[in-house]
Amino acid sequence: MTDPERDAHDYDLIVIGAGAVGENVADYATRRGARVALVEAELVGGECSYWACMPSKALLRSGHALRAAGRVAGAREAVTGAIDAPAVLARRTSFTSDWDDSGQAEWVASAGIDLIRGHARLVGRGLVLVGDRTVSARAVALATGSHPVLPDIPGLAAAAPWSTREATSADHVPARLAVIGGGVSGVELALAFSSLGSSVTLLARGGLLGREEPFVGELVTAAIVAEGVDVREGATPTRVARAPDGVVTIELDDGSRLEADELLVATGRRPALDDLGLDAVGLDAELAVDDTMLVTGTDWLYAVGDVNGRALLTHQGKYQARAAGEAIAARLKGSRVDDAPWGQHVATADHGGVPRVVFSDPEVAAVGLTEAQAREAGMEVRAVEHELSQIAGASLQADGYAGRAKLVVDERRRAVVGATFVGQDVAELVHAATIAVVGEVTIDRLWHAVPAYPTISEIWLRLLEAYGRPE
Ligand SMILES: Cc1cc2nc3c(=O)[nH]c(=O)nc-3n(C[C@H](O)[C@H](O)[C@H](O)COP(=O)(O)OP(=O)(O)OC[C@H]3O[C@@H](n4cnc5c(N)ncnc54)[C@H](O)[C@@H]3O)c2cc1C
Ligand SMILES: NC(=O)c1ccc[n+]([C@@H]2O[C@H](COP(=O)([O-])OP(=O)(O)OC[C@H]3O[C@@H](n4cnc5c(N)ncnc54)[C@H](O)[C@@H]3O)[C@@H](O)[C@H]2O)c1
Repeated sequence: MTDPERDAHDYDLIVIGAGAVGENVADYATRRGARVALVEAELVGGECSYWACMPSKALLRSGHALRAAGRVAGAREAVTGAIDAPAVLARRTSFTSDWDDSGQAEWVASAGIDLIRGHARLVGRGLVLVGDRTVSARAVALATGSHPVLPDIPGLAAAAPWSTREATSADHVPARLAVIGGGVSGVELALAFSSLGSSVTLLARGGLLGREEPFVGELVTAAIVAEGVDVREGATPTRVARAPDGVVTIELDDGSRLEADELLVATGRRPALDDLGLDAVGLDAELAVDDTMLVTGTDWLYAVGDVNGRALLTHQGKYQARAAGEAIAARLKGSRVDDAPWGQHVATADHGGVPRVVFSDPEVAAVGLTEAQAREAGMEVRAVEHELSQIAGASLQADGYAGRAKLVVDERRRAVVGATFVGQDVAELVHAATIAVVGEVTIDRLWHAVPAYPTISEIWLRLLEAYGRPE
């Protein structure tokens, strides 16, 4: 870095928030020669490591393994006991390192990044206040994540409901758990606690997983209902109260009441922009970013990961972080920024190539646009679907395998713009689909991508056959 401004600042870059995203912004900028400080108010590693992805997947995995064994004759007979909930909770705790971030802090130091612990606030251009210390840098990246949204339901806040944090870090399995919210967190945690022995009621104001293809919600609902989750679609809570004995009562708009020992609220998240001092730098709480994650109206402030609201997923935030970290370093050096679509310094895939997996049973794995989204985007769309039960690899995987897949094709380009798979063990199918979408692979070329027999990937061939060969 040869810029004469450099010596006037403590750092080249200050990253606020050391979640998975902030860590990656800091790492990628450091590797390109920037002097970087990373500020963290809670645990280095953020939500994903301690209260989201890792613990929730650990809570789900044992139930998945047990059910998978139960679906294969010969193995089924060997699985005779019930799930060991304390062992599952202990395994979950091992994945969170018992909420101790010393391992991640060591990694930060080993990467050559300065860790500053405390709550950070902007107090001017490139000026960050942490405790009573003001640190300066030529660029600042916000990677502060998101907060859960608490709906405005009378009595809800006073009833001390669980957020996803309390659910993923729970030290016991409540006998009765009510869940508000039929999105990804609600579905995953309802199934996790049902598998661990809770009697679970899931209150969804619409259908489950409503942002995905319509068959996703239908198949997942049928499966979790069969597992014992009481799914109440169209149910809107109107009042909540917790009695002195701890029992929570939820009144619903149809006049019915529900009692539970804990209530989990999983009704979405909003960017964590509070108490960040945005007003001190002339910004309000509605940030927009370009594809290098530069905040609109500034030439020094970036917003990366959940905080920019583009895609609330760890992998997509880390993808943004790789682009932004290098873009920041390039700008500081005065080097060329490759910000054309699909360039080194942009997160183009955010716009139509986001992969997502819901770790329910059946799993949901999807990438790109749903058919409805592709039509809304003005594409000339053709979509094909096929049952996964008819795939040899799937029927070998589990007796009575059930699932479905769909491809969405932009007919003008004959390119795949979306794919969705629902079924046991389909999560690993999504990366092939991501490559097809991001690579804009045509349907004609896909005929030459031969799936191995007998794998679940043979669904690709059946989808192509459903689409048809050129005349
Ligand atoms: C229950 C649940 C399960 C999930 N499962 C998955 C999954 O399986 N796969 C997936 O891809 N995504 C999953 N997600 C989403 C994923 O957790 C987020 O997308 C990811 O954590 C975002 O990373 P981030 O670094 O942007 O934010 P965070 O992980 O929230 O990190 C932000 C960090 O900034 C710190 N911070 C905030 N403000 C300040 C400040 N002013 N000063 C200093 N530090 C500050 C916070 O303490 C925090 O450590 C899940 C989310 C939930 C709720
Ligand atoms: N496997 C994964 O990758 C994974 C798992 C969990 C969470 N996440 C991420 O975390 C984000 C947040 O998850 P989430 O499930 O909280 O949000 P979400 O946006 O996925 O779902 C929220 C749900 O709550 C419902 N809702 C909103 N307000 C409500 C109200 N007042 N009453 C009743 N229902 C209401 C919505 O209709 C929606 O179904 C997701 O967008 C996702 O990106 C990812």
